[in-house]
Amino acid sequence: MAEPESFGRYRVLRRLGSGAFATVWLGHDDRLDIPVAIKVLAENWAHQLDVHHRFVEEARILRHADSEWLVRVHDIGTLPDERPYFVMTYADRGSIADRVARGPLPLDEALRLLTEIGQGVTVLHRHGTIHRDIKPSNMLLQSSPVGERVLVADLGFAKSIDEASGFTAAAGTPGYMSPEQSVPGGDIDVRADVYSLGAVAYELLTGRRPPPPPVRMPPSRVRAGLPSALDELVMTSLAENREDRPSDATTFTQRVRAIRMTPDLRVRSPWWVRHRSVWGRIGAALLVVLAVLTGASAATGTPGVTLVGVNDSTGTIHLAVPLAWTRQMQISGWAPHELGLVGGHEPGMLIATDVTAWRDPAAPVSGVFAGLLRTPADVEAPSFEDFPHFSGAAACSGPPVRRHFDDGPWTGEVLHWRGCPAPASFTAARLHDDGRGLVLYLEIRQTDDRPHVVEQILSGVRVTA
Ligand SMILES: Nc1ncnc2c1ncn2[C@@H]1O[C@H](COP(=O)(O)OP(=O)(O)OP(=O)(O)O)[C@@H](O)[C@H]1O
Repeated sequence: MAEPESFGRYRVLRRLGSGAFATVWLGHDDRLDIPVAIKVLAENWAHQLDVHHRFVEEARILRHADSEWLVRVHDIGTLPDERPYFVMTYADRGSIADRVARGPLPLDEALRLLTEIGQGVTVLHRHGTIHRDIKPSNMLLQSSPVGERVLVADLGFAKSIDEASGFTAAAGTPGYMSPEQSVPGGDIDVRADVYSLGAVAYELLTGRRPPPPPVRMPPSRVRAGLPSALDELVMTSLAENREDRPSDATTFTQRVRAIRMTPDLRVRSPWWVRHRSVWGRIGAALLVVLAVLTGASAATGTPGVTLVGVNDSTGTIHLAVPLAWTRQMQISGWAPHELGLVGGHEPGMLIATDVTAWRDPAAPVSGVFAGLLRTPADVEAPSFEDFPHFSGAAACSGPPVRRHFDDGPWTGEVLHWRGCPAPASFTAARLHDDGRGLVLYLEIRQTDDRPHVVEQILSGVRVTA
């Protein structure tokens, strides 16, 4: 469809996307001065009465439910060619599908999003509606004064609970839809949505859709360290027999909330994830500055790899890292005491293609972490085994190659794993400079195994202390 100038009084800015039945446009309401999203029924479906009816029904349900957790409908109209359109809240931050495409989410973020999705679906269930197409691409995100909020959208398959208990045509999206939804004529109830909530939870936590039912592999088998209560909630929601699932979205959401409130949950989030928003901002700003400052130091010691110099925020640690890895940086330090080691807040940095996925052994991330420890003369420096490392190596096959490292003031040991599923290799190094009482702990992950890159990073380490 060519870009129209307006729909009714709404000025069209650009196309946001098209689904099976409709196209959604970004528009502007000049009278109220707000951006809006306008959903227009596709031309090829305009004369199908049932599709036409369902389209208008979607707008009505959203308007009647009128909730802060759902996309809100402000207006409805008809084009000169008789096609209906409706005007709704513009979700300016894309969808949860965009978010999860970058890999599994930090645990706390996944639980927050699940709580909000659950609230939206709860509103629908209380309103007597089954969504029937809950999936990450239908869960939109909108900026809010405190960050962002989830808006449940796309009720194109929604059905009233009363009607759904009779004959129901098969509808939904494979991978997210309950087994009973794929049987034409099967009766469904709100527990079909609970199955889809479980499928969305599985994907947010692991970065992958669950396998087709019956699902036997709990999320913790893909992502180690998840609370057992969360595993149980996801697996019961994905139960083949709906009698075994949480009874509705309210129960599902309450259980997510309870898990989120578990006292030790925060401890599980790595330090760089907890501080990532601030660090992301600092990192992004410093990356630009550093890229300019160290542009002259860009080098290509390994064929095809451009290295750039990056400093932590205190200017203590200097690393030479492949330019391609500097997509995200957290450079404002680390907290060794949180890992049971001596030291308060110390210089440290994480430079990676995706910092949030750094602790996920299956994520295809390349990057380097460096954390400094300054040990007083009377305190014994932690040994290699004291570091809670090797989590990145959890999925690598076989034992690591262990070797001695000696370069300039630094001596130490390096462990190198190959045969890792997503990152091809994982390296952990403990270097020490006894003259200055310094220990530097490093982790290097590569999606392709290039030993020269590891060598260059290790020999390029500089610490000004
Ligand atoms: N309120 C909104 N604000 C911003 N973007 C929206 C909004 N509603 C829909 N979109 C975007 O418009 C596109 C089309 O949405 P639509 O609901 O028609 O189809 P879909 O969900 O992509 O596919 P299908 O309906 O076939 O499953 C999607 O990319 C969606 O993210």
